[in-house]
Amino acid sequence: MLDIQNISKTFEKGTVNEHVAINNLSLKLEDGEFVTVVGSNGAGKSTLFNAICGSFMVDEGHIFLDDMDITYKSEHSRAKMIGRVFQDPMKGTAPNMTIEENLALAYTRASKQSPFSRAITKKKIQFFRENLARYNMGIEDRMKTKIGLLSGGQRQVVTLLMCTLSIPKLLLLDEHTAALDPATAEKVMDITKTIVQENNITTMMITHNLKQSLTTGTRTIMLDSGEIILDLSGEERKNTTMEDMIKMYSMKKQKEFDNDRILLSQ
Ligand SMILES: Nc1ncnc2c1ncn2[C@@H]1O[C@H](COP(=O)(O)OP(=O)(O)OP(=O)(O)O)[C@@H](O)[C@H]1O
Repeated sequence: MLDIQNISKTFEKGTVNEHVAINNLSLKLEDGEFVTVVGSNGAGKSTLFNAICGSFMVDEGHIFLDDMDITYKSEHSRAKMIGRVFQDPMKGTAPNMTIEENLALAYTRASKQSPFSRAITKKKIQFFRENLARYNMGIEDRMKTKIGLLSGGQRQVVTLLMCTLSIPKLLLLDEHTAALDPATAEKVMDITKTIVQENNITTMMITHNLKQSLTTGTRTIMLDSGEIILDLSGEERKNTTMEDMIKMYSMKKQKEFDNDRILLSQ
């Protein structure tokens, strides 16, 4: 499904600030896998997502999605196949447009409907409303509210729906619950799991919560200096604790795991 072959990315090449953010990284995901991504500060997690989405072209290597070589495809054309939810609830939506306008726009774009069918029909509104009502966030009765007026949690749920009403080939969750209060974060996480499982969506999720990285999804990878240094799944993953992961890191890298945010989120 996703096949990343030996990609590398160096920022500010040839300057004193030259930095290798992704270093000859390869990763293969099967259909329906849900991979959590952890790593120390600056490990390259967001850069990996940016490379997959086409925010920049990689310097070397290739990226395939369902056997299609997307390495040189624009970010815009990849967005039709890849959904992404960011940490910042302000990202990914048009704050001055209403909930139904945002949903209609995303749905039309992803489901490859003709621009002439952008019209927000009663049928579409009913479809959006039914989907929102399932998640008990009190959004379904506010379809004509500007999305910028919603709470962070409500916005993340709308963004999740915008990315998944038309099922993407790949869903990237970039710490999408990190800016929410703990109770809301848990609720949004539960909704995320429901959407992913019901639709069998191949998913990657960056998290700073080591426990969550082991208990959510089917596989955990740890990045460091732009390389995958741990890749856990099946029984091995089941038998691994947070402490084991930190120990494995220290043994491999001969240094302490450097991430304040992770230590705070036991
Ligand atoms: N556009 C850019 N220009 C220059 N350097 C960049 C750019 N994007 C990322 N980097 C650098 O690449 C490295 C990896 O950054 P990245 O944001 O991917 O880390 P991360 O693992 O997501 O970290 P964090 O958990 O702290 O968000 C960092 O050293 C960062 O400063």
